[in-house]
Amino acid sequence: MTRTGLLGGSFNPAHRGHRRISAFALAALALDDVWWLVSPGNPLKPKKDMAPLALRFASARHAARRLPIRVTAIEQAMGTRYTIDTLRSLRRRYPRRAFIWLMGADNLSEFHKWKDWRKIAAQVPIAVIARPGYDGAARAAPAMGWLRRFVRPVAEARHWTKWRMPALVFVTLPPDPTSATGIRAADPNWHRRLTRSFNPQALRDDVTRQPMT
Ligand SMILES: Nc1ncnc2c1ncn2[C@@H]1O[C@H](COP(=O)(O)OP(=O)(O)OP(=O)(O)O)[C@@H](O)[C@H]1O
Ligand SMILES: O=C(O)c1ccc[n+]([C@@H]2O[C@H](COP(=O)([O-])O)[C@@H](O)[C@H]2O)c1
Repeated sequence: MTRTGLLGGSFNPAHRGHRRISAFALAALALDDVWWLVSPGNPLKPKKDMAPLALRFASARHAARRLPIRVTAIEQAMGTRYTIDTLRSLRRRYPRRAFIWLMGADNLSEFHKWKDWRKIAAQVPIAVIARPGYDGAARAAPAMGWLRRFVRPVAEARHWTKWRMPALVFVTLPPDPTSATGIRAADPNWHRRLTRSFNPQALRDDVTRQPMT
């Protein structure tokens, strides 16, 4: 089985934090690769200030360079918006891959608002990655009332493919305070900097040609 970490996100824009947590997860969870699922639209986030998918996708390709990260808009290709639907489709399409869902600690605080969040946890293991300012809130998150009993020791993180679901592991790494919110506040026109690396064909190719395995 190929071991794949899934990092879903708005990537509005992608940044050093995404790159760092992915590099760390690759090692800590003994992954073969990480897929960045560039969301066509997070169901819980306002559309205001959300750059077009093509620009977010381009920023992700740039941020992921030279790492075993596949940047994909597969949710656009599959027509899924909710993570539970994305996971069901991915597991059907890629039966020879084992998936683990990666999320920053801030996402865990909101996890109880995601559609069928308990079913998500029953489908794939979840690795929660430390994020400055959010770790306390994450451990006290409403979803933890149910998830707490399924927490695995970080020392066993590399064996996640053998876990019975639900399973959750907290991984800590040297904290990185970078956020897309901070980048947008500092430079609302961040996408102008992409102009040279922007290749709209890359998104079209990704959406029409997904790998078979
Ligand atoms: N610096 C970071 N440390 C840990 N996790 C992070 C970091 N930046 C992003 N993540 C995680 O990466 C995933 C995708 O994040 P996203 O694209 O929303 O970036 P963001 O910086 O959180 O954006 P925004 O500030 O607009 O909410 C989420 O699970 C998020 O928690
Ligand atoms: O499925 C849901 O209900 C749901 C609700 C909120 C967020 N998500 C997913 O969480 C991931 C992180 O989103 P974001 O915008 O915080 O980067 C992204 O893959 C979203 O599609 C999913």
